[in-house]
Amino acid sequence: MSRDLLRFLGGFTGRLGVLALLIVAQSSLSVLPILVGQRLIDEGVMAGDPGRVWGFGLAFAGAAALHAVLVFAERGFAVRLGEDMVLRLRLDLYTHLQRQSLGFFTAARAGAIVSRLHGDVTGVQRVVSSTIPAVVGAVVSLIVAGVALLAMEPRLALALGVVMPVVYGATTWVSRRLKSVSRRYLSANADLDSKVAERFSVVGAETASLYVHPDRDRDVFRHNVVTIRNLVVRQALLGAGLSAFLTLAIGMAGAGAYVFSGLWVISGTVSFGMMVAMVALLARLYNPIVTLAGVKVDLVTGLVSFGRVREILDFAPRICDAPDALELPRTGGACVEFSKVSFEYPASMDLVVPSLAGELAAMEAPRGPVLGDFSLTIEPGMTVGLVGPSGSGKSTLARLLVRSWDVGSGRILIDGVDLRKIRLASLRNSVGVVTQTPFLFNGTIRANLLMAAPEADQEHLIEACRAAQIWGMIEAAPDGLDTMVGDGGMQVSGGERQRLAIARLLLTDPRIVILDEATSHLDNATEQAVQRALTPFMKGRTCLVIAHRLATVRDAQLIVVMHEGRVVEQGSHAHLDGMGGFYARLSRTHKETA
Ligand SMILES: Nc1ncnc2c1ncn2[C@@H]1O[C@H](COP(=O)(O)OP(=O)(O)OP(=O)(O)O)[C@@H](O)[C@H]1O
Repeated sequence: MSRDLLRFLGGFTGRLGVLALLIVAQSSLSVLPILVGQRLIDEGVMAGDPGRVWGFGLAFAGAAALHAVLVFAERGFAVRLGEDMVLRLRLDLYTHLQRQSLGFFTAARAGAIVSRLHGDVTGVQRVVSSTIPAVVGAVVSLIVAGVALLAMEPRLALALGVVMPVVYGATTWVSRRLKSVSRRYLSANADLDSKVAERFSVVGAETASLYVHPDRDRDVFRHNVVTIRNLVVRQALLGAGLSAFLTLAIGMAGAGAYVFSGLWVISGTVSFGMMVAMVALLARLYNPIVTLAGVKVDLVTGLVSFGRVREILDFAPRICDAPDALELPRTGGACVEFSKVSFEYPASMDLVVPSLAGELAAMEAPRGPVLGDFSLTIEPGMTVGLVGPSGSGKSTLARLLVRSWDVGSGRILIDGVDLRKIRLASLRNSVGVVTQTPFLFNGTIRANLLMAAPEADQEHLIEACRAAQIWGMIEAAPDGLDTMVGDGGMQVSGGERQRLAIARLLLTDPRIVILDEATSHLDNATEQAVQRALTPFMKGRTCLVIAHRLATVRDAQLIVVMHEGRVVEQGSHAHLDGMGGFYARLSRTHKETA
């Protein structure tokens, strides 16, 4: 068993001990009726004593009843313990995933994560609640039945001596082959989960219906499920082959036992009751041996699952709190400084465990630098507009400011403190962001807003929605604030999603505000109304406004023009417009198309 699994089980030592005791008691008792039966035949039936037949008969029934009670206690205890372990693993995994940086999720396939949290964790549960009890039970039954058998007739040791090594060799051979099949099966399953999750998300379904031919789409799915079918069949055939072989080996040993014990009865060296007991005990060996063989197969699958869960738990988050990290003050505008910042997105394989990224990620070539020597200082309470062509690195800069990624070189400072020295929770409480493609969780508008401000009352929610120019739509909806937004917020329009994201921002109290194309989906009149509502909110806060529409940033105290990850121009609107450079050309194009 792997060292990691043993360490994990170590956390449940006490309860595992109780389980072991229950299993030992239950398995030991399973041979008691046989021994009582032997005495019933020899001392009751053969001696012609009905009283003893009744006596041993009652003892037999009592032993069977006690055995039944212990079977129930052991099963119930094992299932409860297994489920508690699943609970622990799921919580650990979830907590660990919460701490992973954005990069982890950009590189991991979402379905593959779900499959770890669900399928693999359940695999571990199976090991604990059924496989381990089965192993311990089988071993104890083997020992008890074996010892009882040998105590009755040592010559039968020969039969066991022949069967055991054969059983061991066969199970080892099969489990070695099974390990690789199990690993391939689990990864094919994760692959299927991620493809289905992506394909049947709202956006995936829409895109596929527009661009992907249904037959080609189905062929890809078919290829996946055929792979899974073949692996499952392979797994089952290996298990079935092993069972058949064991049945044969044990059947041969049974035949030998019948013949030899029969001959010993004829020669008078063994009583008839002993013969019946020996044959029954030998039959008792059959189940544990078959269980042990099958269990090895389950154990291998469970260990592979546990390894896949551990793999994520062992993957340290790329971005985390420094031991001496500081809290930022909660109020006042903040001074933000980008100092010679360079950045390149790391390859997927450096962001996540390879099995979560998928095979194609291994072939990914480096994409090259996105920001180079970027420097900018934003004084407390100042609003800076950031413009530039698509792909010039504007959103990347915003993500670096909330430490979704860490800079490659250079520093980003808030009030003179390097971001890497600030507690992540404190940093993210201090920065309010409306992203380019805002996301809403499936649920009600109210639930989405309360996520940002759990304490907000109805009045606050309405006030924020009014300011974000979304209250009209909410008020007109039959369910008002309890209107469902659908998966990813896809049951509301793009512009409504943006305004709900702005309302969510307005419910918080950040020192720094980032608006990344936050009003790009709105018509001019609505955008202006939202801008008017945002102006008092932005007052006194340090703001970074990213926009393609120059009107959105026109009033900013400073406008920075980016091109290929560098600052190419900066100044006020009037200054830049008069310079006749990049910004002026952009401004002219806007005027022409307006
Ligand atoms: N997670 C990522 N992994 C790898 N490359 C990325 C990632 N995100 C963005 N990029 C690349 O980084 C570059 C800058 O992207 P960014 O989103 O910062 O540009 P932008 O100026 O905000 O563009 P737009 O105006 O289109 O929103 C682009 O070339 C983009 O392809």
